[in-house]
Amino acid sequence: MKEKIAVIGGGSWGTALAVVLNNNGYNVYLRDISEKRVKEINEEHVNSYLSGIELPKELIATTSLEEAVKGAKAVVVVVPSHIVRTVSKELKGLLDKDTVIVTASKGIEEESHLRMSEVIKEELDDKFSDKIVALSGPSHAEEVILNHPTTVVVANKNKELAQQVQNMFMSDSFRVYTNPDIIGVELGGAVKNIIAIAAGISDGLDFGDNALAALITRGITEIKRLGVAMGAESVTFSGLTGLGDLIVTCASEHSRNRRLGFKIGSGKSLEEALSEMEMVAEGVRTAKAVYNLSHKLDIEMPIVDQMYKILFENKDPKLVVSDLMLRGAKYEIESIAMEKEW
Ligand SMILES: NC(=O)C1=CN([C@@H]2O[C@H](COP(=O)(O)OP(=O)(O)OC[C@H]3O[C@@H](n4cnc5c(N)ncnc54)[C@H](O)[C@@H]3O)[C@@H](O)[C@H]2O)C=CC1
Ligand SMILES: O=C(CO)COP(=O)(O)O
Repeated sequence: MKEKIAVIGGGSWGTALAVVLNNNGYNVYLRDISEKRVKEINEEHVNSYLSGIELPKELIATTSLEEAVKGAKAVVVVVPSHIVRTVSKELKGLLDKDTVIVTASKGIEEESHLRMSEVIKEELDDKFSDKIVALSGPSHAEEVILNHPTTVVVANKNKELAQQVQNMFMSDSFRVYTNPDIIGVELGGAVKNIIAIAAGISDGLDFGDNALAALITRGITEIKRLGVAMGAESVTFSGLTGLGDLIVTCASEHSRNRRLGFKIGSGKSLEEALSEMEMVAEGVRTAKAVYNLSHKLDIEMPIVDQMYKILFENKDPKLVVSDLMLRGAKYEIESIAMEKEW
């Protein structure tokens, strides 16, 4: 008999992950709060967020959380990050004691500044504390659903648990690596969304490729600085969930965050840009969380600072450029200068 897996959140990413799991031979239940989405998946076998691509007929969508998770070997949480706490509260008491929880949402909670695995851990019973695995990496749903080659990382301190989840998702078009550094993996996936909005703004202003390369490279420097201060391994940020995900989100036509930035760079206000978005652009809320967190920890994040000012203080994006370019002169890589007493 097929083992059951529940995916909570039937947006573009939840649906793509559900299809990966279905193709790997699991009995997949996809839970979404929207009756319209559940109906289109069950009756028309499509998700309108994924341009009408035909979904496997065996995929079962439901609005009932209980029906989705009952008896499931694993529960994959993939709702927008600001909803992860609500879903986790609802999951409490519904899970079998051996259930593994996978978080595939990318964000930092606005008030608490917690990562998604930490939010879930706070809400579930203690017996699940060590059973939460993060899944992240450069992986737009629009390409995963077409079986285009994609690589991701699953992270947990417990190697066997990470390998269990690796085996669950691994296929000939979806390659899964493991990493014990869950802090780095989750932070890379969350913070890159802010830099992707900046990349979209830059493109909206028609600044070209030099500016994009600068944003990606200086962006990863900021992400790494914050990550290391929070206990992550520096080298994780050179991997798939750091630089890899930053590149794809800053450059891809599929990126929701880049798209939102492009609208702002083309002269729209945040409210106008958001009203035109169907799907979630996580970088907006994450910008607020990371701006406050970096100031609390005294971590220098100039691009994040300027993004906060554009998004929440109505600063004109054109003025941001000179503020970034004319900051005090710096070393490129401070650690080299220090090491060489330069
Ligand atoms: N779209 C993508 O290619 C990728 C997205 N992600 C991350 O995955 C998360 C979800 O993103 P998307 O799927 O793009 O979002 P989306 O905006 O496409 O869909 C979100 C879905 O969540 C549903 N929902 C809202 N509240 C719910 C609840 N309480 N229970 C169940 N479902 C609920 C909505 O009805 C909607 O269908 C985000 O954190 C995003 O950063 C990560 C990698 C790739
Ligand atoms: O995280 C993602 C790709 O890895 C998705 O990014 P967007 O939400 O910007 O589309």
